[in-house]
Amino acid sequence: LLRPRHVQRRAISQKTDPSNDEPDAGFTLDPPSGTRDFFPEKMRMQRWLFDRFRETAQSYGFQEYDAPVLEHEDLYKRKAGEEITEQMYNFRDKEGAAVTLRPEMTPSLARMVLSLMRAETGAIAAVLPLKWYSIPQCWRFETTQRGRKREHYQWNMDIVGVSEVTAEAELLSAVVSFFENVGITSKDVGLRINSRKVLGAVLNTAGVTSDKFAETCVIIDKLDKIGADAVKQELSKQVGLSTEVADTIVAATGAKTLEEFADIAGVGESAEVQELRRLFALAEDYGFADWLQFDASVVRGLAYYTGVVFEGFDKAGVLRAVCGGGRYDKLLELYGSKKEVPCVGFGFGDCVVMELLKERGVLPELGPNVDMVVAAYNADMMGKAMNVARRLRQTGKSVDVYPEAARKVKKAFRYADKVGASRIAFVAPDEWERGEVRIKDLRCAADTPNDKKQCDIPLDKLG
Ligand SMILES: Nc1ccc(Br)nc1
Repeated sequence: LLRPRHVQRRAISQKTDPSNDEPDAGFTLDPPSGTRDFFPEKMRMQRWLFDRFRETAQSYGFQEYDAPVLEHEDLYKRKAGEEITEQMYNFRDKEGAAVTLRPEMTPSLARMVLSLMRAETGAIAAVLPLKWYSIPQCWRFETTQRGRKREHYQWNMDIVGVSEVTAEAELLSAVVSFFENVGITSKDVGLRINSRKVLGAVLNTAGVTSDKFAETCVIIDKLDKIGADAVKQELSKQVGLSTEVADTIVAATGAKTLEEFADIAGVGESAEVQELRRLFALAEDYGFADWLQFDASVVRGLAYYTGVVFEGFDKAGVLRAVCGGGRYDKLLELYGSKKEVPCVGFGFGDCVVMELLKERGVLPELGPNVDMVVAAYNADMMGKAMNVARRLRQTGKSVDVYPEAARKVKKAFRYADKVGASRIAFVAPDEWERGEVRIKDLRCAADTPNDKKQCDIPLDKLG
């Protein structure tokens, strides 16, 4: 009875129907709730996606880093009511340490950069500005009834040590380059841009003290999910804002242009507004401005953003945000830095972008492939066939040794087709006597004459 119902059913069927050869492992064969197995076909697609992430990051001069999937729970102790910190996969380890599966990568990055600063004074100056990327698996303990996933892989790109919006321009350009590399255009995806600094001016004007800023942004970020009235409720109840102030804030997020937003904020051509204008001007010169649009409602849900924030969205309006990011200039001070270290970054989940690419029909066909299958004509030739495989691998070829004596050549051909081989090498007594191996091309056109489809190659010419 301790076993899940579907395992119980299987156990019963096993007993009542001996012909049923389904495995009865006595436990579920599915991975833990909210997690995924990547069988080879899905792994090839995941590898293809990660290769596109890496290709883009490296084309921008970013260096890859990594950190433990297990992190100190304290790293995420933020009191701003973020979903991400309320859904941590946290626990006490066997030494009683408060740890968690990381819900995001940015705090680990901040911790690593700070460790460089601690290493020796001045060392960090030699490292900054740094441009790092990673594709970490991140976790959340989502309540199962929502049936949502508890893990995803999130491409992170961060620039540390650049206070100018040139950093934002670089990161936005990298997002655009990724999409262009996989066949997505600005007709499919747009990037909504805003600045929490401009929003901060609205909040200051409205009398919101800076200690309430992060919490206010986290609540405003829920607009799409819970609606204006619920947001105003939370602003009043949790942040203590008056109805008028809450109305002003929600109204400001509805501004259609930067000018309108600035007017509501009463900030006019302030430094914050000029900084955002400069970002749009850089994007124009850079050549990707057609991907961008100002959107006063974008604040993103992470407490630590302090400036420009952005998110990639599906213009068909079907999918939730594809990626998101922003500037977070105060995070390292929060972790103990003695001075401000400007940072900007984005996160890009593997699931939503896969749905987008599938929906837009731009995913590649990725079958298994190997350069050659080597087949032994009979059991006596198996050792020779393995030696041929070794010689071919030493020339850099990928080689799959057909595991049975290939008396039934058809079976060997079927196997070669299944594993996506380009050529098949038959190791048979007659050719072996002559010091040769018969190679057949499996990729040539059907009407290719036989003498072009195959040839006998001397052993010392293999490769
Ligand atoms: N932060 C986070 C972690 C895991 C998933 Br799935 N989604 C969001």
